[in-house]
Amino acid sequence: MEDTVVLYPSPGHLSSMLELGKLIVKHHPSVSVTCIMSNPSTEIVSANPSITFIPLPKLSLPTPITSFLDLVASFFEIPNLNNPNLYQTLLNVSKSSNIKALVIDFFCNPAFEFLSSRLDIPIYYFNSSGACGFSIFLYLPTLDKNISKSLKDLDIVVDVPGVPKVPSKDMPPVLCDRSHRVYQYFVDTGKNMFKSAGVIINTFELLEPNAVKALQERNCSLNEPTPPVYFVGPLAITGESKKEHECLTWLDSQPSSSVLYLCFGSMGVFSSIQLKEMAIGLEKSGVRFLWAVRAPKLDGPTQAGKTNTRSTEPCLESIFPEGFLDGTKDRGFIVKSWAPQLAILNHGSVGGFVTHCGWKSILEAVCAGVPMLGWPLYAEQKMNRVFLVEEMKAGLGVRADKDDFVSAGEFEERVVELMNAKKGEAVRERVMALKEAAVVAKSEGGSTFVAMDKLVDSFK
Ligand SMILES: O=c1ccn([C@@H]2O[C@H](COP(=O)(O)OP(=O)(O)O[C@H]3O[C@H](CO)[C@@H](O)[C@H](O)[C@H]3O)[C@@H](O)[C@H]2O)c(=O)[nH]1
Repeated sequence: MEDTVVLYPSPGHLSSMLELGKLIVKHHPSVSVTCIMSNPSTEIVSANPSITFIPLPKLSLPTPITSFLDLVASFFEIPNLNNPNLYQTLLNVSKSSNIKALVIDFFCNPAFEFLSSRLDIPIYYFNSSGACGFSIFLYLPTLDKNISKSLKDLDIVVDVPGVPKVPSKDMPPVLCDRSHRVYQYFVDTGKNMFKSAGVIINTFELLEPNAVKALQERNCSLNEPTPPVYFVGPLAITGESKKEHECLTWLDSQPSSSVLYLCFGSMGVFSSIQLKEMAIGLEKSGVRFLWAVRAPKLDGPTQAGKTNTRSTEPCLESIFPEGFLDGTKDRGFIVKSWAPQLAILNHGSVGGFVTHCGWKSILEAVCAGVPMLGWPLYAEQKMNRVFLVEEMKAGLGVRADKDDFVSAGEFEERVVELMNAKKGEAVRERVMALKEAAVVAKSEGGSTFVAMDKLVDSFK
C-alpha cells in the first residue's frame, strides 16, 4: 500500500494548504498527498495534478448567519457537521493507502476532537498565519483562565513570550467577546494544539526571530510544553501572475520604486467617507499610486467593512472628492476591484504597499522586497500590524482614531514617510534583507527546507 498524507483545508486558507501539499510531495516523492474538501472546483483539481482530491458534501448550517462572529463560528461548525463524512472517507482511503498523517486547518478543529478517539492517525494543525499569531493562539487557554471579563471590556496588553505586547483593542474581535460561542471554539482549538502531533506554520525563522526562538525553546506557553512546530513558509508565493493587465503596462511607464500600491485583500472595504478622506491624503502626499478600489460599504462613520466582494464594481466618480481623478491622472492608476497583486508587488516601479495586513499579503510583500504601511481592517489584521511594525520591522502603521477612522493628514504623513528616500530608508533596507532571507530559507539547507525535511521525517 502506498503512503499518503491527507490534507483537510478550510476554504479561506486553501491555496496555502495546497502549496504545503506540493512541498510535501517535493520533499518526499514516495508519499502521495490526498486533499479531502467540500466540492473541489475543476480549476483547483487541474491546477494541482500532484494532489488527489476527494470531495465531501457541501453542507450548510440550519441557523442563519447574522453577524461577523457568526460567520467565523460557521467556519468551525461546518467541519463539525461533516465529521461523520470525513471519518467515513478516511476509512475508505485507509483501505488502499497507509495514512501517515492528517493535516487539518485550525478551523477544522472539530475534526481533531472527533477523530482522535476513533482513528490512530497523527493529526497536525496547519496555522495559516505566522509565529507571533500562533503563539497568541497557544496562549488563549491561559488567557482564558487568567481573566474573567471579555477583552472588549478591558484595557490591557496581552503579553506572550517572544511576541510584541498586543493591546487588547488590537486583538481579533473573535477573541474579544466571551459571550459568543466562537470565542470558546478558538480557546478549545488552542488547547487541542498542545495535544497534536505538531503545528505547521506559514512563516520563516528570520521573519519573526523572537517568536520562533520562544516556540523552538518550547517555553512559549506556560504550563505545558509547546507541541512540535514546523516553520515551512513562505508558502504560496508561486511567482508572478501571467495575466496581462493594463495596470502593469501603466507601471512599465513609471520610475523605479516610485509607485505606492494600495490594496486591502479579498474582502476589505471602506465607508465612502473614509474613501474620500484617503483620496485627499493621497492627493496631498504627491506620490504616484496604483489603487485597487472596491465599492464602499453602506455608509457608517468608519471603515472596517466586511462584506463586499471582488465582484462589486465601484462607481469612481461618486466615490472620490471632486477633482481627485483629474488632479491625479498623471500619477495615479485605479483598478476597479481585483488587482493582479503578485505581479504588481514584483514590478520594479512599486516602492511601497498600503495593506490590510492579511497574512498572505504581508508574505507576498516581504518576498517582493516592498515595504508596507499597515492599515488593518478586521479579523486578526490589527494584531498582524503590531507584528509587522514591531517584530518584522518591515513596515509602518497608520494611526486611526477610536472609531477606526484615519484622517487625510495622518495618511498623507505616513505615505510620505514610507515613500521618502531618507525617512523610509530603515524599513526599505529591512524588507530587502528579509526578501533575501526568504530565498535562503527556502533553498537547500535553509531553515524552511530543513523544517520540511523534519516534518516529512516525522510522518515516518
Ligand atoms: O485585489 C486583490 C486582492 C487580493 N489579492 C490576493 O488575495 C490574497 C489575499 O490574502 P490575504 O492578504 O491573506 O488577505 P485575505 O484574503 O483578506 O485573508 C484572510 O485570511 C488571512 C489568513 O490567510 C488573514 O490573515 C486575513 O486577515 C483574512 O482577511 C493575496 O494572495 C493577494 O495577492 C489579489 O491578488 N488581488
